[in-house]
Amino acid sequence: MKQPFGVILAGGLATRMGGGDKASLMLGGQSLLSHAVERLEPQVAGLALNANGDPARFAATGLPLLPDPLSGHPGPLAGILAGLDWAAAEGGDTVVSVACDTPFFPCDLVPQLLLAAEGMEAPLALAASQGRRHPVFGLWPVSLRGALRAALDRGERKVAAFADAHGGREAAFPAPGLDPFFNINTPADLAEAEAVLA
Ligand SMILES: Nc1nc2c(ncn2[C@@H]2O[C@H](COP(=O)(O)OP(=O)(O)OP(=O)(O)O)[C@@H](O)[C@H]2O)c(=O)[nH]1
Ligand SMILES: [Mg+2]
Repeated sequence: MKQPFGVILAGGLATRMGGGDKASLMLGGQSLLSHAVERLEPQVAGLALNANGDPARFAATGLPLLPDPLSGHPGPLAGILAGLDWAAAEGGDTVVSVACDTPFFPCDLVPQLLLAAEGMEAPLALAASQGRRHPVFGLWPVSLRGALRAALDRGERKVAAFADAHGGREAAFPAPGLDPFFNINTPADLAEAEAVLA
C-alpha cells in the first residue's frame, strides 16, 4: 500500500471558542495549525488543509487549501470527503484525517492506523483512547469517496456511523497520563494545554 496522504480538518465554526479560526489560536508560541503540521507531515506522503471562508488567511502555510464540497458546514465528514477527492487527484489510495484542535496527537498515528486496517481491501480505521473513539482521527480509503458523497447527500453527519457502515476498525492508543487526543474546544481547554506545555 502507498503511504497515506494527510488532511488537517479546520472547517468548523469554533462556536465554543467564541468563533473564528481554532487553527490560528496560539499555543506555546505557535499556532494550533503548525502543531498539527509538525506532527502529521513526517507521517504522510503529502498534506492539505481543509478550511472554509477566505483562503487568504492560510496562504502563508503553503498548504493546498480544500474547502468543504458541501455548503452549510455539514461537519467533519465533508472535510474528509474534500481530503479524499484531493488525494485521488494526487494519485493516493488513502487519507489520514486529523483535527486542528488536538495538538498532542500521537506521533505514530499513521502507522498505528495502518496496522489496525491491515488486510482490509478498503482500509478504514478510527483512533481511540481511554475506551473512546476519536472519529475525526481516521484512515480513509479513496475508494469510498463515492459512498461518502452519497451518505452526505442522504443527510449522514456522523463520522463514526459512516465508518461502522464500512467495517471500520479501531486503533487504540495508550493514554497513561494526558490523553493524546485532548482537544481544545473552549478557552479553558486552551489554558489547560498551555499549562501542559509549561
Ligand atoms: N470540514 C469541516 N470540518 C468541520 C466541520 N465542523 C467541525 N469540523 C472539524 O471537526 C473537528 C472537530 O470539531 P469541533 O472540535 O467540534 O470543532 P468546531 O466545530 O470548530 O467547534 P464547535 O463549533 O465549538 O463545536 C475540528 O477539526 C473541526 O474543524 C465542518 O462543518 N466542516
Ligand atoms: Mg474538538
